[in-house]
Amino acid sequence: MLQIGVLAIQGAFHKHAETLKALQTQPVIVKYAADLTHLDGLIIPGGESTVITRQLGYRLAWEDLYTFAREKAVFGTCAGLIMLGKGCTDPRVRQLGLLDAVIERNAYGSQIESFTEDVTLSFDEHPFHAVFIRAPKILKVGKEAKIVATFRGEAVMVRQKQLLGAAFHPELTNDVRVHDYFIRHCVTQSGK
Ligand SMILES: NC(=O)CC[C@H](N)C(=O)O
Repeated sequence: MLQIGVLAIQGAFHKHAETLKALQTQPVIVKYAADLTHLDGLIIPGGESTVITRQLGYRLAWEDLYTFAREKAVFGTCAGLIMLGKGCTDPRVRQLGLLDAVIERNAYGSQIESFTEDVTLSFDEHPFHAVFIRAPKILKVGKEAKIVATFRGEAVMVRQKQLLGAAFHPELTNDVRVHDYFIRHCVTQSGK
């Protein structure tokens, strides 16, 4: 069975774990660097990228995440997307710089301007009802990355080889298609 970690620094990590379980994979709550050892993939949940940046180094270092994400499948949602990206409008965030995309934090407004809207997926004909919470905007998608979901014509999910980043929260809906898409990348990347 595939083992997929969920970084448990902040955010809705239990919701991701429930979805992973429903899709017949084994979720692993990741708090320490050693928890990454046998994983086939990792989800970096939403939260606040500035807080995640500050928290890294206590139990798990930035370098541990970086080393993992260079080789294995990683899905960053919302703040997780910001962490994976390369270029951010907020210098307080120490990004991993592996996903070729420039990100603006809180670009759709503050908490009360959070919303749900349909987004278009490149890998499925039916729209995905997505939850955006203090969501970031993908300002620029570099040559290395591919847009896999759009909202009003703008990129809201991008993929680059083993890396996937979404500006929304797929774990907060009952629709498992985005997690399923990520799991398929974990299978390809791990060769299982
Ligand atoms: N829901 C979220 O993860 C919001 C992201 C958050 N605004 C950040 O900048 O990190």
